[in-house]
Amino acid sequence: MFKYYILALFLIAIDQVTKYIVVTRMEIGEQLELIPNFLYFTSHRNSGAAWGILEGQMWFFYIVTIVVVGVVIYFIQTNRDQPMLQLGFSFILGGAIGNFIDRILFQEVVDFIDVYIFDYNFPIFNIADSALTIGVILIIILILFEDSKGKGKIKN
Ligand SMILES: CCC[C@@H]1OC(=O)[C@@H](C)C[C@H](C)CCCCC(=O)CCC[C@@H](CC)/C=C/C=C(\COC)CC[C@@H](O)[C@@H](O)C[C@H](O)CNC1=O
Repeated sequence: MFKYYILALFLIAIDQVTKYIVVTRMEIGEQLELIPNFLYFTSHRNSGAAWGILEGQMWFFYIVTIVVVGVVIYFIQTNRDQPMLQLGFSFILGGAIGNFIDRILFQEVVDFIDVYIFDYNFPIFNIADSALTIGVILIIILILFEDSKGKGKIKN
């Protein structure tokens, strides 16, 4: 059971260490080419959510994040027989707290993973966003899979 919280802590640690390196080693706007035309590290700050929406609305982000953390902990506790589902929720937990720490400390989020998919420059994101997105996608797949099996064992 606690391994899901330890996983979330591990994700938070990786997220915060990578952000610390970006903040201390790179100027804002500085870019490191990792894979030409595909993957760069670009030091960026975002005071909003995905795509910079709701810029500066910190109280909204605090409230939503606290609600997300509460709901995720509840689901981790009530789905003990669904380890994959708990895994998805621990990814969301780690990601949400990772960005929450930035918002509390700096009122903005440190982003650095800059991906160009074909010629579309995807918004610059970070490890916390990746964990959140992986967690969301995993849970969606599990829910679809459960529904197709018709059992609907997910408790809520
Ligand atoms: C990933 C959730 C965003 C994350 O939400 C959080 O913190 C949560 C815990 C709290 C928010 C206040 C509430 C969620 C708003 C939902 C949302 O926004 C729709 C999301 C769709 C998503 C599919 C799930 C697409 C993907 C996007 C991106 C991530 O691609 C990997 C681009 C990220 C860049 O714009 C980067 O600048 C963002 C910056 O780092 C701050 N991050 C956040 O606000």
